[in-house]
Amino acid sequence: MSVPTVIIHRDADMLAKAVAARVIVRIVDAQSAKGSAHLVLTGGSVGIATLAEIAASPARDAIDWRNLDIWWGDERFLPAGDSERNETGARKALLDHVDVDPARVHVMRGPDSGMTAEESAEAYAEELRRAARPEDHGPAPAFDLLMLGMGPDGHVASLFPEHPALYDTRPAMAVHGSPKPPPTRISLSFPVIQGANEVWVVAAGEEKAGAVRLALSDSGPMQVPAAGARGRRRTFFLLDRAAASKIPSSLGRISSP
Ligand SMILES: O=C1O[C@H](COP(=O)(O)O)[C@@H](O)[C@H](O)[C@H]1O
Repeated sequence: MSVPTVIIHRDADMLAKAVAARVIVRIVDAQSAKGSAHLVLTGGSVGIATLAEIAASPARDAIDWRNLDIWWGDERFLPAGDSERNETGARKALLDHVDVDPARVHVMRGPDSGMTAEESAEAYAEELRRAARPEDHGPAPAFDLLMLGMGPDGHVASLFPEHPALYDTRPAMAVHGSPKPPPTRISLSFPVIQGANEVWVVAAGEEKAGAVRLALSDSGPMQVPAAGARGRRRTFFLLDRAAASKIPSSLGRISSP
């Protein structure tokens, strides 16, 4: 697993713009090398703001959207179109504005599919297994980029502190009793997150500062799930100044004046 690199931008707005630029370059690079790429989206405030900035960037057309597989790190188990679904936010902010191949947009299905949360999670796990190639060395693609938001409690995807889902080794699982509404969710598991080539944790706001500090210290991922958010080849913590305000200055590189 890689050691995190911390990059700090002046505020949430600049953070979303800078991460959007970075995402475009990362996907273009991956597609240039292999022809296609796998991108995992996150919900949450900065996650969705980043997608809106990608949509607003003229450079978005450098991405070959038809040759991009889009996945989610987690989803709230709600019907399609519900405004609280991460998918709904992503479609509104970005996916409705670019030429994605619908067959390559891999949504975690909600109760309107007729499935229980367990069945939906297993269907997602199966979709991940089918997409994995031998060179991925695991039950899911080694994603080119997996983005994660982070809660003030240090949760990433729908992996919450001290929750049994943290120990789950299936590619995706149902999460019940989430402390943040809604209570039922679907999440990728730690082994799949840590199998991604690049993991980027994106967080803004003072309320995240304590969790950011712990995620970059020796905390265990069971207490602070973001401490387990590490990619195989590269890990970024992309923060605004408020979210970075409790980490030692030696850890962070300021990139926006
Ligand atoms: O519930 C969730 O929360 C986190 C963080 O959201 P934020 O609004 O505090 O940035 C998000 O990353 C996750 O995908 C989502 O389901």
